[in-house]
Amino acid sequence: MKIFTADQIYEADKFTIEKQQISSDVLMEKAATELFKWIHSRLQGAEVTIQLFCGIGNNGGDGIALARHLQEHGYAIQVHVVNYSDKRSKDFLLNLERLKDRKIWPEFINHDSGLPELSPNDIIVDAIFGIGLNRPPESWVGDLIKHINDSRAFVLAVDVPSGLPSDKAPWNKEHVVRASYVLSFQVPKLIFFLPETGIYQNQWELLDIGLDSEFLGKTATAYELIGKPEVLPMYRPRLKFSHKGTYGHAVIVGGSYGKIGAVQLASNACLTVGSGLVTAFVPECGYHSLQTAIPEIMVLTDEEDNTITKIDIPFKPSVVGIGMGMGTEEDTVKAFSALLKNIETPMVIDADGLNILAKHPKFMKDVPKQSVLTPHPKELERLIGEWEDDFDKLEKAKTFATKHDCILLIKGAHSITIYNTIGFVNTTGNPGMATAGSGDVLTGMITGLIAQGYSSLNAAVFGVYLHGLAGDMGVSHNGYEALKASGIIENIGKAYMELLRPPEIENNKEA
Ligand SMILES: NC(=O)C1=CN([C@@H]2O[C@H](COP(=O)(O)OP(=O)(O)OC[C@H]3O[C@@H](n4cnc5c(N)ncnc54)[C@H](OP(=O)(O)O)[C@@H]3O)[C@@H](O)[C@H]2O)[C@H](O)CC1
Ligand SMILES: [K+]
Repeated sequence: MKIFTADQIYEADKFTIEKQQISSDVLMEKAATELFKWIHSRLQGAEVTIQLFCGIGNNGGDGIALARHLQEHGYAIQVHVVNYSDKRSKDFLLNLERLKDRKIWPEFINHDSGLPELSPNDIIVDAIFGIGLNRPPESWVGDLIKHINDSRAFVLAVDVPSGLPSDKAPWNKEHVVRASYVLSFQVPKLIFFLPETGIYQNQWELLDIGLDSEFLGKTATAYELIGKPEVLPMYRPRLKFSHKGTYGHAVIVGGSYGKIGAVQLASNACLTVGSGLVTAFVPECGYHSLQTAIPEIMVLTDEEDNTITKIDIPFKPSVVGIGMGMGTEEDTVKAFSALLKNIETPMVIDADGLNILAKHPKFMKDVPKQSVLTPHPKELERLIGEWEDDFDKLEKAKTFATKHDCILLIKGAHSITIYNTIGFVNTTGNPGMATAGSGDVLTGMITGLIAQGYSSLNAAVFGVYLHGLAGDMGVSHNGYEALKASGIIENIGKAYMELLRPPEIENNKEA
């Protein structure tokens, strides 16, 4: 599903209005009707006070129109107009008149008004600012937002949490509504997925307001949300007349004394995701434990006991996954650099592989094209330098990925795969996966997918989705805390089956 910018949403609005020959308030009415249906289906006329805070633009207009629907269905409402500007929008004014026609008189809040009384039992509708916010809210509006946040009431935000700009970090963290739930119109917004801005909502959901599907379909976007419909076409089915050679020979390089487990996890994940053959390359000290732990893999060892000093691979691998638990000893750096110079197949580079690249930027020119780099935030910072905010981070990541023709997978709650100028935002995974070795498993999985013939980009996007799904399946019977990296591997098979489960079976199960 595409992620549109605010400007693109305004264009979609305009296009829809022209093509469908409707007036703009039809879209606002559709938005308000969908908001009402969502609320009504859950509240079923409950005797709760709904406090609506409405700005003076179209986000406020949505709130005012919603108030009318709620009142018509007997809900107890209190409408507050947050009067932050005299430039009231046409459709806001239209809906204000409609409200007044029904003898509902909102309270107007100005810079010198007191703060309204709120109870934790109220439901608050936040329709102060939408995607039109373009400068810091004045301090009295910020104080009102803080008052809403302090109320401990359930806060339902219309379109986006008020105070959150769509293309930069908020000016003041206290002056952003912390929404219990966001009902957003038609398309997901990038702010829902970034660490700095995603914290302002607990949950979000999309409401279809009928924006033109032709426009949405043909418009190219810089970000795409990756769910089941997006990854399913990437899946490469196993062929009947195939053999282990069909699915490639992956090599996993890493480990040092006390950190052989990282290689074990990556190799096991690589094999479990479907690589035909897997060879692990480790310091001598890792030989016995690896051979014992995973009989299905082959093991090559360095001449040295405790660290990697010379990486000798006596065959042409399909792909090399490298870096986990490897350390950054001088000899290891030399061995890594020598491998980069000799290798032609794409690599998946993680952990100490990334740390070495960050310390020796000139090595980047030897990294094979179409390699996948999988940094967590700290490793990313070492690679691309500091950033101003999450939006700047993504721009810098795009510049880096384009310059080096690589795929940059930024790990996080919503991992984002960057390739050229596009970012693919993952939707699977959970906080239980923030655990030792989870990254090693991901590196192994992506390596195993490339070995089987997935393109590097598809391997990254598909791999991160499947990794998250396996984690989700793991916590479904174990809980967040008890999920271990090996538990993610154990659930890779179930994740594949979940991904491939036809929708009919889903329906039957529900019936
Ligand atoms: N296609 C859709 O998704 C639809 C969405 N709808 C809703 O419309 C809003 C966007 O409405 P808009 O009027 O463009 O913007 P806002 O309501 O967010 O803001 C109103 C105006 O406020 C001004 N502004 C911006 N920042 C500040 C500030 N800090 N202090 C004071 N005023 C501010 C700005 O105008 P200026 O000319 O003064 O710059 C804004 O325009 C969307 O989020 C949905 O809720 C439609 O209802 C249906 C279609
Ligand atoms: K809002």
